[in-house]
Amino acid sequence: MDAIRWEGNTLYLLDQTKLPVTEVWLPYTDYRPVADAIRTMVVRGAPAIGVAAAYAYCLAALAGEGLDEAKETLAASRPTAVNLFWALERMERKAKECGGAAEPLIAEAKAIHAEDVAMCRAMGAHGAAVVPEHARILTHCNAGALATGGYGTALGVIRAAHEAGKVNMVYCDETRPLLQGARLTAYELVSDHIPATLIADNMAASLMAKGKIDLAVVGCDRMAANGDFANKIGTYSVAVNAHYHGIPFYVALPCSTIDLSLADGSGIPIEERDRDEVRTLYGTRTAPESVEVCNPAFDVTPHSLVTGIITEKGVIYPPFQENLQKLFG
Ligand SMILES: CSC[C@H]1O[C@H](OP(=O)(O)O)[C@H](O)[C@@H]1O
Repeated sequence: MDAIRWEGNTLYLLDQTKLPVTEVWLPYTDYRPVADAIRTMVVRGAPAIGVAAAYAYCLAALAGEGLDEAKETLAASRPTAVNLFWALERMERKAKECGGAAEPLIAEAKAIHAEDVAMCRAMGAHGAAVVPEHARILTHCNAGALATGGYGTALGVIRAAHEAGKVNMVYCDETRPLLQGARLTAYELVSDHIPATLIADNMAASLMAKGKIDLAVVGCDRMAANGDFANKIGTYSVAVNAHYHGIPFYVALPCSTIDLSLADGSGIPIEERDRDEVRTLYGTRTAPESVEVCNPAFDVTPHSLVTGIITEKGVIYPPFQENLQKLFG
């Protein structure tokens, strides 16, 4: 399963706002609508928006347009996932090296894409080792093939554990307000014949209290140097409830999601999204039009609630500040 393709100097994005009902691939030959696609979550997920932005940068080069302006436009699409900025800075370095020539830039974007899939598979292998036999796993939002270049981070761990015969059940939070869990994670798990049970977000704690959950694993949009991390809103609740119930809580991410420039999670920019994402559900109004709304797309989980950090280089345990730094030599 994938969400991003590059064919014939055209970027194709699977429109994730239409899943799971219809699979619609949208073509892009201009970088500007790709920025809109990131903003409107046609493509979403930290690594996936980095890969999409890298290809969009190539579209600007192919059109002979200003690469600085392209980078600025793409970087302004969403503020939290550091992979977006990491990918654009890597493309800018390549552009300086090759004088902005399209072909080397396309090769670089393809390398970013392929490396992301490889990192997800490595993460999956490392993560599967911490999953117990007959595991009943809770996950939140979508950190799967649709959120990455392919295979997934948290879902990559689940895929690898399933391949090792270790998965009894995956409980996926529907993940309000945009239902990435219901629409995307359940779609991925059902497509891969991995046992899945969809739950409303507010059911997770009672499942833990009943002893139904053995481990939780989630994705990440940005991690600070001390291991505090931002992920989809509701992740903090999962972490607090897992901690209370003594359930191992893991976060899976590529090293490109770690932002060592931030000492702790207080510096992570949290995207505030449109209020109607909470007041409506697929175009149907579910709350008074005039009611005030708070709609942060992410929350920050303190490293003190994290059991381990699953990366493509291995599983990192506390002390996170010291052990994360070692990942970067
Ligand atoms: C593999 S990172 C996926 C990460 O991104 C999601 O956010 P969004 O759907 O708003 O892009 C969510 O936080 C996932 O954990």
